[in-house]
Amino acid sequence: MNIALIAHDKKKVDIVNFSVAYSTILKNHTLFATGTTGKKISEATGLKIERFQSGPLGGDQQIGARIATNEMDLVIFFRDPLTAQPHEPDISALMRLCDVYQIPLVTNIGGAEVMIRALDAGFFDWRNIQ
Ligand SMILES: O=C(CO)COP(=O)(O)O
Repeated sequence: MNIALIAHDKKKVDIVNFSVAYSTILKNHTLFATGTTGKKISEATGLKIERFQSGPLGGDQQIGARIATNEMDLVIFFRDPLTAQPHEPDISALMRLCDVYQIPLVTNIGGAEVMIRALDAGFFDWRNIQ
């Protein structure tokens, strides 16, 4: 599966800890991330990650484009709901495209815990038969 990993600044520690905890599952998949998120995860885990631009510089839009071309199977996006983001329209657009294309999206660590276990249990096989 193709998985996008994204986190706002105040959630970077959470996504790094999440990626370390689940690196044995994540390593079996093709990973993508926005710029700074990807750098921090790969430094902490050694996982191979294709990095896009940083979010405020277009990274969310690049991931959105992959969704529009059916090249993303899961989006794990640890959003910061308490800090205004300069690129809020890009964030909304990315989430909108997940809904347009019915791509599983989780926006916090609670959802991500469930989703990654579901992925490992084979619950994403429906993505292969579309
Ligand atoms: O801003 C982001 C998502 O909206 C994340 O971007 P970075 O991973 O480059 O910090």
